[in-house]
Amino acid sequence: MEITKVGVVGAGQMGNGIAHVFALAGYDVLLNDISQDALERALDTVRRNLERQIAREKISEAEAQAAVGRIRTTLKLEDLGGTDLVIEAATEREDVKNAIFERLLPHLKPETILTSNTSSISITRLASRTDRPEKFMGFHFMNPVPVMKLVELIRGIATDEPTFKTLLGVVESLGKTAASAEDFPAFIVNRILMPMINEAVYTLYEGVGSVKSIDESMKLGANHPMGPLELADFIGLDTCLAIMNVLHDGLADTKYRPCPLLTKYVEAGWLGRKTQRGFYDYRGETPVPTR
Ligand SMILES: CC(=O)CC(=O)SCCNC(=O)CCNC(=O)[C@H](O)C(C)(C)COP(=O)(O)OP(=O)(O)OC[C@H]1O[C@@H](n2cnc3c(N)ncnc32)[C@H](O)[C@@H]1OP(=O)(O)O
Ligand SMILES: NC(=O)C1=CN([C@@H]2O[C@H](COP(=O)(O)OP(=O)(O)OC[C@H]3O[C@@H](n4cnc5c(N)ncnc54)[C@H](OP(=O)(O)O)[C@@H]3O)[C@@H](O)[C@H]2O)C=CC1
Repeated sequence: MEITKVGVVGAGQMGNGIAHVFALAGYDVLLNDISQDALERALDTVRRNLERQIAREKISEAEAQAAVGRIRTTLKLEDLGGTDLVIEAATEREDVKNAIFERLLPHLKPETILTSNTSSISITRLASRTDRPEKFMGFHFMNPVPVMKLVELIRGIATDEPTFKTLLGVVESLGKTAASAEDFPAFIVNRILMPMINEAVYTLYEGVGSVKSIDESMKLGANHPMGPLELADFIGLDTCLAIMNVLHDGLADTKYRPCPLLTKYVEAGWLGRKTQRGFYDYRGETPVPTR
């Protein structure tokens, strides 16, 4: 099936990045959110990141302008009715995602492929609540989307081969690399990455190291581009906690127990960069560790 029009639900950090890469690859993008503010912030971010790519001579001014011209925004979910592919990238909560699908489905063409950018939630379970489990897939981009090469493709139990092949082609058209993962909690990347981040929070909680020493140790000692606590702030502590809970509940193993300190930060509303405070405080000129 030919994909030309793409709908993106949720205009947070992932939604804006997904809109960015699809528009740059020539797709028409319709970006939806429940908040007009989020839509405006998303467009600003896309413009800023395109500028960055122009400055680094990755793209031309004309390509950037054309990409911005291909992104439209809407507060109305029903406007996504004419799209060929929908990527849901709203908050990592199963009830939120199910409610979006329920409201969206009556407006979609029967052949439209429906996907979720979920970091962890069962694709089979999400698909089972829709009218098209065979045309439903996990379509997992990495953050920051314009930079990261990988897209995880997760088939639910009912996903058909044409849907999988179509998405493989789409990933290729974006200049990215697909990795196929089976549908188990948190798939591949987060099954491995998130317990490491959670362990870094335990290391902080137990006083083994400070925020600064933990991050520096992993940057300089293991060559990670970001320390695990800096990365947790970048991903969003609410998202990290949601993923740990899916691992803990889905695999029923205490090794996935979310660190109580991670829970405390989320309860405080200190969600990382997106709220300007997490393991670092971002309100000043340079980030300052909060522990
Ligand atoms: C939670 C999930 O479900 C799954 C996930 O996504 S897990 C998170 C996965 N992501 C990671 O692990 C990211 C780890 N961090 C990194 O790789 C790096 O720190 C980083 C790429 C984010 C930034 O790298 P950096 O060297 O500190 O910054 P900087 O030099 O400014 O940027 C590096 C490049 O990325 C580009 N870039 C950075 N952020 C960008 C953005 N948001 N949009 C476009 N380009 C961007 C820069 O222009 C630069 O490009 P070139 O190399 O082509 O010149
Ligand atoms: N952060 C990351 O590094 C990665 C995240 N993901 C996944 O991508 C998804 C989005 O994450 P991320 O972008 O970080 O989250 P953000 O919190 O940055 O953005 C989520 C956006 O969805 C909006 N939203 C909430 N409910 C609805 C709704 N009913 N309809 C439309 N929009 C809605 C939120 O609006 P409001 O703010 O008003 O609530 C917000 O703008 C999650 O499933 C996450 O697990 C995948 C890969 C990496």
